[in-house]
Amino acid sequence: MTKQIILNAFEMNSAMHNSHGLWKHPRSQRHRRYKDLDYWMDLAKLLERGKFDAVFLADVLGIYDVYKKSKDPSIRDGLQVPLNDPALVIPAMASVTEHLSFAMTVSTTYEAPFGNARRFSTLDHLTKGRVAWNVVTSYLPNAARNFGLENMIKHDERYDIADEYLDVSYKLWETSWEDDAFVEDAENNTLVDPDKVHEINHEGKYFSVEGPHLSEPSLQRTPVIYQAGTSERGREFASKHAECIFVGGPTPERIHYYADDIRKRAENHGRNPDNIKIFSFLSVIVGETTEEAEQKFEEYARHWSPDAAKAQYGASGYDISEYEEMDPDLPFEYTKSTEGGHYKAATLTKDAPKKLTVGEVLNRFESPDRNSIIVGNPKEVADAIQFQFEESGVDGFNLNHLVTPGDLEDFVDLVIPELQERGLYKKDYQEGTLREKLFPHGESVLPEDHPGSQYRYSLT
Ligand SMILES: Cc1cc2nc3c(=O)[nH]c(=O)nc-3n(C[C@H](O)[C@H](O)[C@H](O)COP(=O)(O)O)c2cc1C
Repeated sequence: MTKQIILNAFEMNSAMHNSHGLWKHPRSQRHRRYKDLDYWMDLAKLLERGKFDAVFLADVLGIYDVYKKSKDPSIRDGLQVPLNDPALVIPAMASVTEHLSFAMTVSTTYEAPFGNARRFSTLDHLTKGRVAWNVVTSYLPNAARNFGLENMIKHDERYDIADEYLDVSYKLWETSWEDDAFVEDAENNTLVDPDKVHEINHEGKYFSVEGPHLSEPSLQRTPVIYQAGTSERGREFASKHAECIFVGGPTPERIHYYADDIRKRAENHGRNPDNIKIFSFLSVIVGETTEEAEQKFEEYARHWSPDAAKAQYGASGYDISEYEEMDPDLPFEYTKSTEGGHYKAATLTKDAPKKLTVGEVLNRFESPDRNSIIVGNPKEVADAIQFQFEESGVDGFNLNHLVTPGDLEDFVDLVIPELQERGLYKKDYQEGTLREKLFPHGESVLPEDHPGSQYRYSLT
């Protein structure tokens, strides 16, 4: 059978995610409705109608304030603020769907592993195994200050913490409770057999957790692990722990390079690369006709906010306003290193298809990047998606949307049937948990070659 595209809808429990300034568009509903359960339930039903695999809920724990060294541009434009807790909308979405899964972002730098493990177990129970964890180490300096730190923990050390965090989590999910601990034995007055519930007694460099885990095992035990590290250290972490990995890059070749690198690293960790799915970013503006789609793009461009785009670029740790007074013909380069995320920083330098000048870089923020958005009628969009899918060697995409929910409705109604007709996209869901849907030959729990499975029942 032809390999089929896996699709996540890229979302955030926020007034605005990646669509800078587009809350002003007359069709935008999210900035008013994201606070309503109805909005999330309608969205979930729409995505399930489009046979989406998952809704991916991004999250941050602070405000972007690197650009102009101020929070004002982000707040003014609603750049990922106001922002609510992603976990709390999942049960509502799960209640109106049967197959759609939920990938939720949680930071290993700021949230304690014991509470996090319980939250994921709870969600995995309530959704019947439809939950994934997007593990992030967080790139915002304001987040550090929100959690009592004067400065951000260094980039690579954040991943060292994350490594230990995952070990603690595996112990809670995989070791702490045996499968048959919940005995419900009225004769012997025993609901849960104490011999089958274990403390984990983790004592490490960063965490100390006695246990046992408070939740009984859920269908997946460990939620499906997502990750999006781009740096050397990030890819090393991803290839060890993650089952779904996002790679960014401006060209299919660059994405292919990262995908191959991650699969190779996974093999070095003793993992079968087939047990990893790789995703890249997808942004689409579709119309019934090419002209309609082009008109939409023009309309979107009119509402665009360059300031919000520049503020979001602060995730790299670089303040793009420092370049605004420079000679635009100078080559664009960074003069210092930062503790921010490497993904955004790399897009303008080592991942860019050609060396850029300061002027070219500044110009990129002025309008939606036409090179990274597919604009066209359903057939043209499907052609472009097929090209990216085949050339970049990825397994699927994280679909961004600029005007919500309109862009998603158009995608479901116009593009999905075209992809289905080409055999590139499923017509029906697989049964089972998210892990079983993603890896139909495997089980609901972590596969044997995953480092987390070594913790199963083997107290050390
Ligand atoms: C598709 C995608 C989604 C991401 N979602 C989040 C998120 O929700 N929250 C967050 O703090 N970081 C998010 N990131 C950033 C990554 O976790 C990571 O920090 C970034 O890619 C830089 O990689 P590095 O940490 O290896 O430098 C995302 C990245 C990508 C590519």
